[in-house]
Amino acid sequence: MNAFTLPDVAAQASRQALALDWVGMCGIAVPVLIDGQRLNAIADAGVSLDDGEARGIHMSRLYLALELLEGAALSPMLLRRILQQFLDSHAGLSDAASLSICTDLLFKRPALVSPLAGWKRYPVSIEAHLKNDVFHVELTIQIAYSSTCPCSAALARQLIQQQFVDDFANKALEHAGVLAWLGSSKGILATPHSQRSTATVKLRLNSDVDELPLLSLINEAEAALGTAVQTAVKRADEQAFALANGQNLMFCEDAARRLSMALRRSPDIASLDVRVVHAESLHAHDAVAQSRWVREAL
Ligand SMILES: Nc1nc2c(ncn2[C@@H]2O[C@H](COP(=O)(O)OP(=O)(O)OP(=O)(O)O)[C@@H](O)[C@H]2O)c(=O)[nH]1
Repeated sequence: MNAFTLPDVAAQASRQALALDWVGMCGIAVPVLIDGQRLNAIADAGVSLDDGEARGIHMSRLYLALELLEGAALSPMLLRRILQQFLDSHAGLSDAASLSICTDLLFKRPALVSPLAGWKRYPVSIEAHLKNDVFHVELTIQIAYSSTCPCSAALARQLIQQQFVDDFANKALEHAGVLAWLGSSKGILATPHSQRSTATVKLRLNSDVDELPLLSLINEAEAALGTAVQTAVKRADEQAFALANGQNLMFCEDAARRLSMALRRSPDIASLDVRVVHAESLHAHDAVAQSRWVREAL
């Protein structure tokens, strides 16, 4: 080395020979193209350092490989190309590569009744791994929905029945009187508790999947849950939402079962982890249920 060459510390021998499972960079700002939208994303990129004698990996080579994200829609094939470039640029040093991309998808959602629509945000992470020519992609998707407690609904109904008995004991029932009572606060003197809830779905895609099925999985999940949170809401929409919730009472166990069973039907999925969190308004703590499933080999 003379005064004009730059020191290359990464190329030096390590003082302590030890292979490392993962070395890379976290929190890299990248643009991604998903479903025709250019989105801000945060990437974590890394490789294993299998040569324990080598001081370090070449971080700039991983960073530059991420330029491939600019030119094409995010797909399993694009992720594989990037990971292959990670490994090719670290020949002799690394056997395994991974890339994780976190972003927020935005999809426009119609109101339940009115002709309005609004944007809904879905946090997702897309994780790809490549080792010994074995490649796989995992998706993690978060979906917000509303859940109303079936136990609380039954208890509220009982109180309403009791109030009816008290108010109409020894009285002849006549239609107008009952109708007026139903429209008064006594007709709904107790309400069940409901809560904004979150489903986190983590799944591994089958190796033959060409496109990231993010929107279709979100649609399937929301259909299974039944009461996805809304965007633009007028009173008519709110009334329809109240009806939907009343017809869709669920414990966290119900939500986890429904979601898991619905997503298992997707031919794109090799394995599935479902976790639902009901941020209870009854308690200061959450009600949580999880389900894990792996497709059996044919
Ligand atoms: N390996 C490693 N590099 C780091 C770390 N922190 C910062 N860097 C810097 O990342 C920069 C890019 O590293 P390299 O990819 O090896 O850069 P380079 O030697 O100019 O590029 P190549 O010629 O392709 O090897 C260097 O300036 C390193 O100092 C670290 O903890 N580990």
